[in-house]
Amino acid sequence: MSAAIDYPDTRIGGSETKGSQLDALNQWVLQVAQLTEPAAIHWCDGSDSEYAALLETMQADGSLLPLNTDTHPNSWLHRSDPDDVARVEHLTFVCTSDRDDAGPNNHWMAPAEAHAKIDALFAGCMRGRTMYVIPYCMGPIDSPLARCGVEITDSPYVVANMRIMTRMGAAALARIEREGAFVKGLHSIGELDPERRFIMHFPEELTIKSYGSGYGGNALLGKKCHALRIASYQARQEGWLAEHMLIVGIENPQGETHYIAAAFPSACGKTNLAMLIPPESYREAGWKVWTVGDDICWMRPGADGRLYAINPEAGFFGVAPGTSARSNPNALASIQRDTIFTNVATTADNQPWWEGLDERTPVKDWRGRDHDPAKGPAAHPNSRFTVSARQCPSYSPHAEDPQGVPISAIVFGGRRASLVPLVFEARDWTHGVLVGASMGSETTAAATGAVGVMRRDPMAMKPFCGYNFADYFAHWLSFDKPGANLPKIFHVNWFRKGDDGKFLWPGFGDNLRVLEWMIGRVKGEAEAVDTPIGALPRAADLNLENVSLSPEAREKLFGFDRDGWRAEFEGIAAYLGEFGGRMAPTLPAEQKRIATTLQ
Ligand SMILES: Nc1nc2c(ncn2[C@@H]2O[C@H](COP(=O)(O)OP(=O)(O)OP(=O)(O)O)[C@@H](O)[C@H]2O)c(=O)[nH]1
Ligand SMILES: O=C([O-])CC(=O)C(=O)O
Ligand SMILES: [Mn+2]
Repeated sequence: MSAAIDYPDTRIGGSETKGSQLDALNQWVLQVAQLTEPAAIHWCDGSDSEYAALLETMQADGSLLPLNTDTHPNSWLHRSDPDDVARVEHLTFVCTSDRDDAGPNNHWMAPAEAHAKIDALFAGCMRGRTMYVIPYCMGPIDSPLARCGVEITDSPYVVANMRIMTRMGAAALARIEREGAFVKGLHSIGELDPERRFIMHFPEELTIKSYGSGYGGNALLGKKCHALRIASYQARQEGWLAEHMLIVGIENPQGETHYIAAAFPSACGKTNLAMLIPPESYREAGWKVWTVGDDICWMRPGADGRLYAINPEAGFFGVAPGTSARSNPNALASIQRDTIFTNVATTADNQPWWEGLDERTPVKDWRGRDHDPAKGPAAHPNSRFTVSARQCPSYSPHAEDPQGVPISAIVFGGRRASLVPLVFEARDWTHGVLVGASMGSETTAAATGAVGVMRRDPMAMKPFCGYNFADYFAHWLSFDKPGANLPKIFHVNWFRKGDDGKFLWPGFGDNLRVLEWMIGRVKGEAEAVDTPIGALPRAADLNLENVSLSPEAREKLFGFDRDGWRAEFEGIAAYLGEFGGRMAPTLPAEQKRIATTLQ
């Protein structure tokens, strides 16, 4: 490291900031510059002109390719390195001083060792490059629930995405100056060598260090790294929840809106549910759906005991494949302009394309090769779009309310081809926490590794909880206290398959039928049958007008398979047992109670 380099442009606000809250930020930026040795430092102000200049830089160096400007104005294609297309869970670490604080649910490394390892990679890594300093706010800028961070990166692609996904720039910097506290994130794309790649979290230091990947969840540090891993750790200390959940408002024909927060694992339907279009008969009757958030939810109890939620993000980083005019017209409408596409295919007239969009044939695949169906899908299965939430036609007028929206129901769900019915309701909060804690789902392309393997993914937070799950479950349970007015908890499964391997439930817009039943339950109006696993609707308790379900579908979607659940509960007991003595007795006791009634 050449400590001799002087960075006169390091300091924002010049010497006037000495002794101010920004001093700590300036010191850190200088320290990072001395380690990484960039050629220049750019403080991001979040302005339109800055964004335009970034796009120009990336177009010039080929990292962004313009798309058809007639059909997709101001939209861009980024092709990432073929070895850098998803989150890398095996290279993601939570580095707490005590290993047990990270828990068996995280990869762990001692903080000193982790810093040494990753700092060695950062040394001199920005030589010849510009280092960008990105002050950002997660959540509406004037919300008491929002939190700020600063990401330092050498990737203009990351800056452009962070500008869409967060409140980035001058306003965030002003809030940091007022509050002092912020999360520090250091990122470099490095050599993009999968052997030299780490995503490290230091929750005790509110610090993130990410090296060697330019991909979404690894590189846009405001998202999974800050808003989930670090925030979940802070939330536990401060009495709130940071969750991998969408937030959606359901307005009934009487004009009443109920907000629902739902946790599904990556690529299991959050964006789709958040932007749902009601079936035609519902639309005609006056039902409306309002999108508040599609991936992350921060919530805390309000003065009335209810949980109030904000979406910490300002944009959507959504899965492209499967998005179509039929499945998700709101998403499709959102991404007709001012969008960054990553790893999609293109058509002959240079429009973005992915499997499931329409019947056209693409000419170039996601790597820019001539498309050859023998080489696999044209778009990468985890290809994504990045777009401002404000471009979504269903964006809720209350999405940016500083106090958040009150949550009526919490929903857990995963991909379960067998056993798990369409929907059931937990008996009470403790049972609901067990339902969340024992969630299982088949893995998807959102992370590297095998796809379609069933794994436990509590609250869809397996890859994202910044501390020991045993403590996390205890934290969830702690919300049930005098004065609380907690939402009801449900479990759904849109992915139940029939003997022919096809989905039994139409899903997408028709999922509103299930949400309507939930709201009916919240209001004490809808019927259900009690079973050991919770309250299940009969098919007749849902509005299934215009839905044709085979007898097999009815049986599997609304039935309760006692033998299957007995085996499932044995699996749940084994899973809870993995947390040893750290696990408070409440959930194992709840598991036992239900297992007994299944005998
Ligand atoms: N069968 C079925 N598929 C669905 C449904 N909802 C979503 N999908 C499919 O699931 C895939 C992922 O959906 P998303 O809504 O993007 O998932 P997500 O949870 O937002 O994903 P992340 O952004 O990775 O967190 C897409 O291919 C969708 O078409 C549904 O109700 N039924
Ligand atoms: O974090 C990402 O890269 C994308 C995402 O939403 C997820 O995987 O859940
Ligand atoms: Mn996600």
